[in-house]
Amino acid sequence: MLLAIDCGNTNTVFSIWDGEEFLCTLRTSTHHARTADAYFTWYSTLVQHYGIEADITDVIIASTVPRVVFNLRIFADRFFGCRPLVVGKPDCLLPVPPRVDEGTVPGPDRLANAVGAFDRHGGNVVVVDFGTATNFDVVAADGAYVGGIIAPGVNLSLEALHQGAAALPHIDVSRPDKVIGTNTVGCIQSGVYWGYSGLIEGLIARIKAEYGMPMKVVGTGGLAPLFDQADVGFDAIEDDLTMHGLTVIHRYNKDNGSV
Ligand SMILES: Nc1ncnc2c1ncn2[C@@H]1O[C@H](COP(=O)(O)OP(=O)(O)OP(=O)(O)O)[C@@H](O)[C@H]1O
Ligand SMILES: CC(C)(CO)[C@@H](O)C(=O)NCCC(=O)O
Ligand SMILES: [K+]
Repeated sequence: MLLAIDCGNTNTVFSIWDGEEFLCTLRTSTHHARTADAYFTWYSTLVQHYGIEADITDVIIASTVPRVVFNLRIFADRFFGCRPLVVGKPDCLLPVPPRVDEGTVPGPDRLANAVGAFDRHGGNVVVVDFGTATNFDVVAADGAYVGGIIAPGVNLSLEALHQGAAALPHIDVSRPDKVIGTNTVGCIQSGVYWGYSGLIEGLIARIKAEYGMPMKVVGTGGLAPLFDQADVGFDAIEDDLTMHGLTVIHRYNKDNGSV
């Protein structure tokens, strides 16, 4: 069985893939100082709690935080006796190499999204991923990741407003019915929700115009369903897209003898 690990700047997600389906998805906050033993304590407690029979033989990691990879490598070696595949490292093959400016290191989460989206939808796709950042990942006709857009994430924007303006409280994003807020919270909610909806809609339109060919738009990440309620232009919402991409990359490396 495969353990797929997606480390974002905010959260780290583990999913167990049995070859046909994900048996579970476990989430913890990302901390570079977490040790291999701490990962295992957390992981084994939850696996036991859910009554999952997991026989992990392989591990794949996509990490946007380079420092966490060190302890995750020890975790894979110590508890599962395997050398993990790390997306973005030279020994982890991708079905199609990215086409970006020389010297650019695309986020491993974006590479996994591109592979996952191509596997499910074919090429000419844009993935909109709501995480710490909101990133738009463009996938060409042949499945190559060819760049996109990085915008500040929704929760980062809310946090920045709270940090930078003494009288503004911290709030959670939600969809206000009205655009014109009549109280402070309503005003912030409108700015972030309707502001972000405009950003997403506008950027999708500009990407499509520049790309010049019809494209599918796939939303992923925790806040995708919330923004779908504003009809921003998603053709599909898939919350497991990054993880799906990791399983496809793992299979590709198995088939091509690199693991
Ligand atoms: N209404 C909401 N308001 C604020 N946050 C929300 C809301 N609904 C979901 N979320 C957040 O979405 C997150 C899940 O999103 P996702 O895993 O895609 O990104 P992330 O873990 O925050 O970012 P990263 O992957 O960059 O670490 C949850 O941690 C949750 O806090
Ligand atoms: C944009 C984020 C932060 C999104 O998780 C991540 O993919 C990242 O750190 N990327 C590196 C830069 C790039 O993708 O071009
Ligand atoms: K993510």
